Amino acid sequence: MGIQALNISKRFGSFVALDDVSIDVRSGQLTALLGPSGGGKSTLLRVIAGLDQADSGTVRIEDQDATSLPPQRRDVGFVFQHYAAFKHLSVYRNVAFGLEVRKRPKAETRRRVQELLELVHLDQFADRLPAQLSGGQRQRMALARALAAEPKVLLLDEPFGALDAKVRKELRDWLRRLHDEVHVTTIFVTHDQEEALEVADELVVINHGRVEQVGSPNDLYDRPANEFVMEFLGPVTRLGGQLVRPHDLDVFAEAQPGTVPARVERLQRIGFEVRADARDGDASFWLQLTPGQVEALDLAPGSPIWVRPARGAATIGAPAPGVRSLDPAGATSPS
Ligand SMILES: Nc1ncnc2c1ncn2[C@@H]1O[C@H](COP(=O)(O)OP(=O)(O)OP(=O)(O)O)[C@@H](O)[C@H]1O
Repeated sequence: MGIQALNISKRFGSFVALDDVSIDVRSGQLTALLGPSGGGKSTLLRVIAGLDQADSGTVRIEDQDATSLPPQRRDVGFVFQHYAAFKHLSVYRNVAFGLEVRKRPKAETRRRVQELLELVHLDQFADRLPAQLSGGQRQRMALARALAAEPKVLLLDEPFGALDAKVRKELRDWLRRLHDEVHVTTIFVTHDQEEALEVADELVVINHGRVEQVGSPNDLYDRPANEFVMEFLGPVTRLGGQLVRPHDLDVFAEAQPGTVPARVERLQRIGFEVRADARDGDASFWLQLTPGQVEALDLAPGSPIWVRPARGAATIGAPAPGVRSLDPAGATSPS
């Protein structure tokens, strides 16, 4: 059940857009395809939708082999970043369109469109034209339209990509709630890690046409498989050879076991956090601290500090030689 794309490869000329990609999306889940621009997310979504043909591999949608089915027979609803509405039709008629084409009974169509407009909170705008809606309202109309034909799966390609940050945030909360109500198996393409972490049940990180890692938002954040995933999901810094998150560092005013000696170079207050730039010999790194920590440690530019990854912190790479076994007596002073 759900969606399986198995061993999908796709080239455009000599360029490999997808290189033996396999994903398995469980029924009823909201899965985000996350990755940098050009990584292959949209191509994979289009192959699943049937809008592009893969060079090799198979696509199964809810237990049916869809590999050679045309898009209209795959039972998928699709929403793009720039949604092409029928400009001359009302919101109501835009949503009803798919049902009218399928010649559903009038009363059923009316009931279903009404239900959908309520679901996407556009019932009071049924008579407006698309041009009389805001960008966020238009994307909600697009979702209602995609849901109208009761697709087995919803494929969303950066549906909120063209909207401003505040509206995006509202719509992603709304999408999460909508998904909790309707439970349609959904794949959502985004290059925004915060959006993916907030909305999805599962993330598939795609880069250079390959799957880097699959897992829940917490799995990927806490146990990234490699440097790419770790960097893509949130800020990182490098301490003594290890990649670590800048808020996952313990800081001391004296040497402690396993610490790297360093010196504060700059402190910058940004809202509720303090960004501290520090230098450990030739290497620079930064820490995300609270104003309380800065005060308790009495930090100022030039202060010596001793730093180590906090217990349970996600790290990649080995600590610099000697750092792990360092005891306070053997600690060197920061240079
Ligand atoms: N029709 C095409 N012809 C040639 N190259 C293409 C075509 N479609 C996509 N590509 C290339 O394939 C790669 C993957 O594109 P794709 O749109 O899947 O990436 P993406 O991860 O969705 O990126 P974005 O977030 O920018 O949409 C890109 O380098 C792109 O230039």
